[in-house]
Amino acid sequence: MNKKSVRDVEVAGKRVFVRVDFNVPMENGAITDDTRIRETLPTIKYLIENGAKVILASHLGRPKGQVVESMRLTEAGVRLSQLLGKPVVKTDEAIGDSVKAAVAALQEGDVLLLENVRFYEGEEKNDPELAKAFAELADLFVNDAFGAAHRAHASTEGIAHHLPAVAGLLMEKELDVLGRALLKPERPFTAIVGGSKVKDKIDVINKMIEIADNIIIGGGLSYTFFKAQGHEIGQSLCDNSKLDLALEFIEKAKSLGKQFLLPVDIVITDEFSAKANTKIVEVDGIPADWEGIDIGPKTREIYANVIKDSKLVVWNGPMGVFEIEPFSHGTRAVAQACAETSAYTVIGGGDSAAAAEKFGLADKMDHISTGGGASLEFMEGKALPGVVALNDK
Ligand SMILES: Nc1ncnc2c1ncn2[C@@H]1O[C@H](COP(=O)(O)OP(=O)(O)O)[C@@H](O)[C@H]1O
Ligand SMILES: O=C(OP(=O)(O)O)[C@H](O)COP(=O)(O)O
Repeated sequence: MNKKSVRDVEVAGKRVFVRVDFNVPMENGAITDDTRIRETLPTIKYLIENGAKVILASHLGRPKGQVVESMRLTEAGVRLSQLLGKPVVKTDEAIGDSVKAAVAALQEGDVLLLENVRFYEGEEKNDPELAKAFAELADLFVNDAFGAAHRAHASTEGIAHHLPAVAGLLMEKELDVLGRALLKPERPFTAIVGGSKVKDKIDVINKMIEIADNIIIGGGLSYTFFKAQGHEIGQSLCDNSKLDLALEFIEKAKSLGKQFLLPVDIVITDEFSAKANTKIVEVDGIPADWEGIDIGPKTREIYANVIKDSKLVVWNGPMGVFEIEPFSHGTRAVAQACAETSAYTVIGGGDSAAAAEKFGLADKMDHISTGGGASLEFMEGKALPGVVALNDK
């Protein structure tokens, strides 16, 4: 990484504004997955142990510049305090006199958590005044919010123009692992791209055709390719505006000598529910009133073998509607193959990470990114504003 990290600067006695991504899933006011909080502990502990005064800031949800009671960071503060085994002071605002007073009271090694930065309109607008107000609280800015690094917001990007700005340890790890995988991939390198929307995955498929050896396609986006090839796809998901592009991708892969794998058989259903009828058919066997919902058993085997023979696997997007048990077998098979292969396996956050977690296979992966959108943009080769703004080494 060519950016400075928290290890490259003096932190003792300093007030350090740490942007974290505590945007954790919540149900009825309780945190249902605290991975993002746990993944930030190395940075927070490093700062505590090195005598910094730690000021944490995060967003939660999309409150659109308003105070939304259910989107307060109170629960995140409670969980963090449990995980650290020490008190975490939580303010009800992210700027203003109450915050200034709380910061002034900090001793070395203390931890303060500010309120949701998205309660302020200026956050998502990257308002320079808000960025300045955040910066005035601290002597150093540490960005550890990889999950929000693709956002140019006041607490992720703007603030970096007013303070020395360095990466946290999670940010550093994410950039190192994803960067190493993409810049100097071990081969054969297999990219698995699934999920529902072709539109969201175009750039990543395009990039992977260029850098990977095998491109495995699954999930709802397969059907745009099938339709482009002239198959009947019934009620399956399809982006009709991307049919030409789908054919171009297949041609591009061929001309570059890449293996571009589409499902050879699929699970179809007559209804989007666990009780629906299902059938396994070849790709040209979808009746007009049925829909493709998962990859079939032959495809699972082919994909598992490719994964097994790879040295690097990067996976983004489920193979089917894994949330519903009868349609989860394809995603489970790919997750299992990723767990068993000797290849280095990287999961690009989002639903694939949730699937690996659901199947109890998460700890068998080499790296699960804490960022869905951020890891996608990184894999597409886009610059992440939250990273660009940090100081170079
Ligand atoms: N064949 C399919 N038909 C409809 N939806 C699908 C299909 N395959 C996968 N999905 C859905 O795609 C969603 C994930 O898509 P997406 O957001 O693109 O992935 P990710 O979050 O991993 O980037 C899941 O909710 C899954 O149920
Ligand atoms: O959860 C997040 O994104 P992700 O679901 O794409 O990983 C990040 O916290 C960014 O949130 P945002 O997409 O509301 O800017």
